[in-house]
Amino acid sequence: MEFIEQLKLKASQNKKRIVLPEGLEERTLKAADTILGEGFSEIILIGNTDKVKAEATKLGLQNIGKATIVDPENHDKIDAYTDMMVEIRKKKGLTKEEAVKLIKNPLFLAVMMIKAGDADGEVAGADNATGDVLRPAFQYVKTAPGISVVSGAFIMILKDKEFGEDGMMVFADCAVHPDPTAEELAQIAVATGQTTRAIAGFEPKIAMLSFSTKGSAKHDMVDKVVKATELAKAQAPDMKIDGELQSDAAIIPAIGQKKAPDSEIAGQANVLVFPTLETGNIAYKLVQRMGHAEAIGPILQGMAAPINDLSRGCSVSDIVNLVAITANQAAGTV
Ligand SMILES: CC(C)(COP(=O)(O)OP(=O)(O)OC[C@H]1O[C@@H](n2cnc3c(N)ncnc32)[C@H](O)[C@@H]1OP(=O)(O)O)[C@@H](O)C(=O)NCCC(=O)NCCS
Ligand SMILES: CC(=O)OP(=O)(O)O
Repeated sequence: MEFIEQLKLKASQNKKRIVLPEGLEERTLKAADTILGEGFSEIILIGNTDKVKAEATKLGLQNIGKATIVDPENHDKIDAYTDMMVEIRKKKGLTKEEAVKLIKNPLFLAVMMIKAGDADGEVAGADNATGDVLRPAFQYVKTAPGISVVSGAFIMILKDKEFGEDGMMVFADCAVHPDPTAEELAQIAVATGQTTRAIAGFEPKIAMLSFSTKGSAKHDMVDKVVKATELAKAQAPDMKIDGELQSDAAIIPAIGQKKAPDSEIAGQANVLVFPTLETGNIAYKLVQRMGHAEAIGPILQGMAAPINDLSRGCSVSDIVNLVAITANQAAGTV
């Protein structure tokens, strides 16, 4: 976890304002307390001020007094934010009345704070399903230039150091886009390579996963991964990408050698790109739970601002770690 300590150090040198919309959620409050104690980021909690303070006292937290608390029911910028919402969504027919209702939802308030420059990044999802975290972000913050598909990567810290980069691997998409086309899968692969370089801090060796290795099975689903591999290689000629590979061929050298002897990725992969969200989400949770790995993320790839999601099964340290990543994204230091 040395890389997280380095990220915290970098974040503390240029502190950013990270908004946590689930300000009454116990793990979120405990994480906020830890972050404020360590001092690597400013924290904005959304929730009724009295309730947030009472909850913090009940939990015996010492540092919540250093957070800014924003009450969604009583906020002096609500008029400005709802005007912005109507402007952004006018083609979709959003009325001021609807915006006034939406802004009371902390997940909408958080993205509008970012849009208005009142917060630098967001972490949410300890209490809300991913779709509910993503929708406000997609609608108001939107994607980064040139990106049509957002995806979610996990940095996996494995117990077994023989895999990946001394036990560190990156998995995607595990969070966002249920059934990508070949073009979208290629975009996800390249984005995951960039996340790997910027945040995990190692050179990606990307395996495009399938149930087939180099033509061992014939199916439309295999063809999609073959095409995505070609497209991703063309889009990022400086990245090592290969497919289609089965997961054993991707990570076990002897099997990689047997099934794909000419591949420079087989048996060496440190980044796994899954063909669908179904496979990616199931795989990361099994590795996390049965393999006792740490799963940091999902780090959203391709948003126009640093907004990251959590699993509802996250721990306090998962939230702290994701805030450290988000704060660095906001500072432009990753
Ligand atoms: C991402 C998700 C929330 C989109 O929600 P949806 O209800 O299908 O919403 P829509 O298709 O109406 O899209 C809403 C907006 O998001 C945009 N959008 C949807 N998916 C997107 C993606 N992957 N990348 C970029 N933009 C996306 C749409 O273009 C649309 O924009 P618009 O309103 O400005 O036109 C949905 O695909 C989802 O629930 N994914 C699975 C999340 C999940 O449960 N993951 C497992 C746990 S981590
Ligand atoms: C990322 C993810 O799977 O989130 P959740 O567990 O909340 O559905």
